[in-house]
Amino acid sequence: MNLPQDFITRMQELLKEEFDSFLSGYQNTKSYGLRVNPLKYNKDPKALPFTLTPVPWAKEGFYAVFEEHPGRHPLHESGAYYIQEPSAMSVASLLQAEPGDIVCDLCAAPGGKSTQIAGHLAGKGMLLSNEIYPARAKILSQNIERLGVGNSVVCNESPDRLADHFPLFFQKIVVDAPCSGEGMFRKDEIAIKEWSLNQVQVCRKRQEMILECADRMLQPGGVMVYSTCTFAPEEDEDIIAWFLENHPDYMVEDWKEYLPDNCGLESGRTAFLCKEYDDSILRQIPNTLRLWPHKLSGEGHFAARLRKKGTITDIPDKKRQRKKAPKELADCLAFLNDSLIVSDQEDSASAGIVKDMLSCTDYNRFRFFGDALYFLPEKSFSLDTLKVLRAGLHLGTRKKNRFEPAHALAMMLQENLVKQSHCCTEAEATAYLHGETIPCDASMKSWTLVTYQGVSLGWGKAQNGILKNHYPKGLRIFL
Ligand SMILES: C[S@@+](CC[C@H](N)C(=O)[O-])C[C@H]1O[C@@H](n2cnc3c(N)ncnc32)[C@H](O)[C@@H]1O
Repeated sequence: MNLPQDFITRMQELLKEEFDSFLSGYQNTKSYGLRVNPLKYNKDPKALPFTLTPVPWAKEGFYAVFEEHPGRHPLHESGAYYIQEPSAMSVASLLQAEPGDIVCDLCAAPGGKSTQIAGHLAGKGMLLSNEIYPARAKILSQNIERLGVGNSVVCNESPDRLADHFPLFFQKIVVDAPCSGEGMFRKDEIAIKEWSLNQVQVCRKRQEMILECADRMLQPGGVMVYSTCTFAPEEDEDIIAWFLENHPDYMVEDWKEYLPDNCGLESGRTAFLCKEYDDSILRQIPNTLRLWPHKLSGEGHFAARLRKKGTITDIPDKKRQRKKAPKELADCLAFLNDSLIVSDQEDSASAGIVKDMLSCTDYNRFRFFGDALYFLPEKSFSLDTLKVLRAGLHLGTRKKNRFEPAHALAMMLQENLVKQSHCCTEAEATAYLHGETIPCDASMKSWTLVTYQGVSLGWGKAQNGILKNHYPKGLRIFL
């Protein structure tokens, strides 16, 4: 690996006697992991057909073996898990989103942190996942769908437009900032090519702008987690010191209150600061978190949990109630009532969403965007004027005289919440993901949830013992 000379010199100056150990880490194989998705997979992770070892700082995280190709398995397509670099799993663990929270993931594509946060929300509250680049926002939206997230809005906005739209709105915000990516060097040749000392400064300026926008959106009393996958102090400890200097209404909460401190996680270093700061700021820098690749198994990360002074307020639920279901919802509501089961025994995220949907008389939460119908999160806010890719749970599409259920709805559902499902063998699951028809019980008719090992893969339409394939063409793959 050809590391940039300026990077080597700088790391040598920063790490001093630790540098040799840091550098020799580049000879090791890159770390690789997956995170089980509690929204879709609630069995013992040991049942997954892979060699897994727990990641100490993420309860759903595991080291995996790249050569076993967990990314090319029907369970991956079902959203049972998400492939994620293990040190990146520390960020959502540090945020500690709880069911009911109103959360924003400001720089969210491709969706690693968002999908982990969605798991913690368990279908309650709201997650706004935003990405500035349209192509990346599309991938983010696909991952939100694959992982069966029903309470997420996906936007393609700049941080300042979002901040204008949502002043003091969110209770928790993640800023997983675009950075110089020094922690990506072992994974990604392009990160090495694009790196320069000047790039570090460019990233720092952009991060300052993004942090200012995040501050405008965070409620008093709220929590913001800032993170990067770089080692550059300008983008890590120093930007936190800069932020505290400009925002005395924030403090850094100690990562040790939230994550285990016996597994190689370390504190940020005051000695790395780029200029002098007040003692009140210096004292807080060791509360920030460092994951070093020579101290644990992970590519490296930095994170800080910032608390804004004040008290959290709840966002009111949507107000205007329409007593009668409007005509244009008739087909959709008939489909939902005929196909889904409300379960009081189940306390899963999907069971909660199904119950919420079928008992909802606030028909403003069912909203058409063109012919596409969405079930909006319950909290009251407007999406008008924003570029929205996903306005909550995509329920389906209005076609001539009929309603066609959406792939996103299937991905959110579990087999015990539908009246009709077909459980695939592995061969059938693979055939289904290719786009092929599969045989089914001759008594079955119409829309059928296709599942594999109890996890939903999509819709099929049953007729005469055959399931017509409704797996979206753009997602079809050859495993
Ligand atoms: C570190 S990545 C995010 C990774 C993501 N949080 C995850 O866990 O999958 C940073 C993201 O910020 C986006 N970005 C780039 N410039 C930006 C800007 N000016 N404002 C906001 N986001 C930006 C990038 O496109 C990228 O998707």
